[in-house]
Amino acid sequence: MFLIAQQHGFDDFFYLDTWPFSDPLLVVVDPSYAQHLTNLPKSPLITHMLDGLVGKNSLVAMNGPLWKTWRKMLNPGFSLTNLMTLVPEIVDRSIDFCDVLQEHARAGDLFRMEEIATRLTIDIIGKIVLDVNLDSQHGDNELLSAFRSQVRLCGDDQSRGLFDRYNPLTLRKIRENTDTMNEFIGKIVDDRLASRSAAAVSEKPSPDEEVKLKYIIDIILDAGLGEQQNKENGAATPPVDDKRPSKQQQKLPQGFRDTALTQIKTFMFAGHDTTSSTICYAYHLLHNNPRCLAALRAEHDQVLGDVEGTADAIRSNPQLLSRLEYTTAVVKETLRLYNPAGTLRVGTKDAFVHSRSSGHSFPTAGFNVYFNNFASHRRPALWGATSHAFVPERFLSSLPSPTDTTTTTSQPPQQPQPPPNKNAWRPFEKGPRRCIGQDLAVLETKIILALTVRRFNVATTFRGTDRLEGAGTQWARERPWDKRPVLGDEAYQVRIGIAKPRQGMPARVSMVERNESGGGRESVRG
Ligand code: HEM
Repeated sequence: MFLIAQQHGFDDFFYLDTWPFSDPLLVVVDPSYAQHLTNLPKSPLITHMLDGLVGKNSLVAMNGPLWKTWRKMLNPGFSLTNLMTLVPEIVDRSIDFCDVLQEHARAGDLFRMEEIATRLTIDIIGKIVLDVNLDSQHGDNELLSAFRSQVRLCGDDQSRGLFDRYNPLTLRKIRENTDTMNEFIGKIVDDRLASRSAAAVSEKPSPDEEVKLKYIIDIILDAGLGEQQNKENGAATPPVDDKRPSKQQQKLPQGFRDTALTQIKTFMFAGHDTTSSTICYAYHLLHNNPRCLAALRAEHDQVLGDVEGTADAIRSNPQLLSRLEYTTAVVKETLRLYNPAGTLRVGTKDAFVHSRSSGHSFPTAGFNVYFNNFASHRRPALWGATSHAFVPERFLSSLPSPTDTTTTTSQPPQQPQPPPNKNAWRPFEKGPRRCIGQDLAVLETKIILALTVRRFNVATTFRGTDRLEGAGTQWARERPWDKRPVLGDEAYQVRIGIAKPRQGMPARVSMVERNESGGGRESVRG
């Protein structure tokens, strides 16, 4: 769609009808139009796509008062204030990731970065949502296997034909995966409830319980128990405030429990591959832009101190992360160029797009509305001559001068054009439906970069990828006739549910060793 927009010069919006393959689309390229249409309801197509994956009533697909109630209930769990208390947990999972990288450095092998980054992000989201260590980085578990099989069966258009999609065996496997996920997560929820019942002996929360309230599972349980209490007291609407239940009330209403499991699965799905894709592209773009990698390392040296002490420094003072301005800019620029997720709205009779160029109004009714952020994020009119280049500096509060070279490389810094306005950067979308996990995604990517870029040289490469075939890992395959680079990049995005790095971003890694003299860095085997 980016190429259609580019080739035809559609830089505000256009209609696209691909009948009989999909419903007609209104494709929005200009962010100011997107901003205007963001309040439209979510498209029923999203419900259709998510039903198989996570079940009915996912937060991503809901509309109206039900969505509002759940969103209001869950917002505090994903607030930056709450997430900062979880930083040590994210650091612990990221240290496991460093161990995995170190093993690859020792072996000197070619591997798919997306595979190990996905296992890391599953472990992180598992901890934050369920307060469990899934330990996916050290091996498979039931949830992980069901989970990944479900993504492939419900979201991988590239390797499945129409027959495969409606094959009774496929449908049976989807049902089995759903049962496995529901049992696995349901047991964690029930056990948590039981342990809370056992602890509910005094009206005052124990210090331990106070700590537990930061996990999403506890926020959901509090709301569910509150709803149960309200039912018993005859109240009509579910409360979203924290209510401390008495011992006898420790049971979730069945309807609430079902929706809660759907939301938990939604977070597990939405919260892992989007972020793992971002991590892969950050490494890829840094590898291709040594000047930016050097600037990133320099910031980490300055703010976080010794490489060896980084984990402890972050654990004991998570606020250090807010001083990593260049790191934040790297994450934002990565998401500008390779944003992994999109969204769909559905048009309504009373919503029109008013074209600034023609002065005419165009209908939205009868169309799904797609915000093509990949195209808008790369428009020279918005991002300048460097719109296709990786230039994190555009997101710094003050742009460096052309002569400001913070690095030792000969690559000159490109003079960036700053974001044209606050609505132009929208990988998480904007407005009330914006991604609830936005702060978590940025925070965890920053932590992972902080713990890895000074220890490892990551070189993404497509040389020798054939040897990875049959390695038993799951990855985004390109169509056999689509092996050429897209926009000059071999690591283009392929959709499996969301847009993922082609071939799972093959990479090699080596250890970085700091020169005794002068703080330069050289590469060695682990
Ligand atoms: C780089 C990482 C991520 C990207 C690029 C991303 C992107 C998006 C986008 C584009 C939407 C649709 C917004 C709209 O329709 O207006 C969305 C919604 C959502 N995302 Fe994310 N996301 C990311 C990470 C996460 C994480 C870590 C979670 C963890 C919980 C998450 C959970 C959700 C949920 C639940 C929604 C639906 C929110 C609602 O409709 O109220 N996402 N995300």
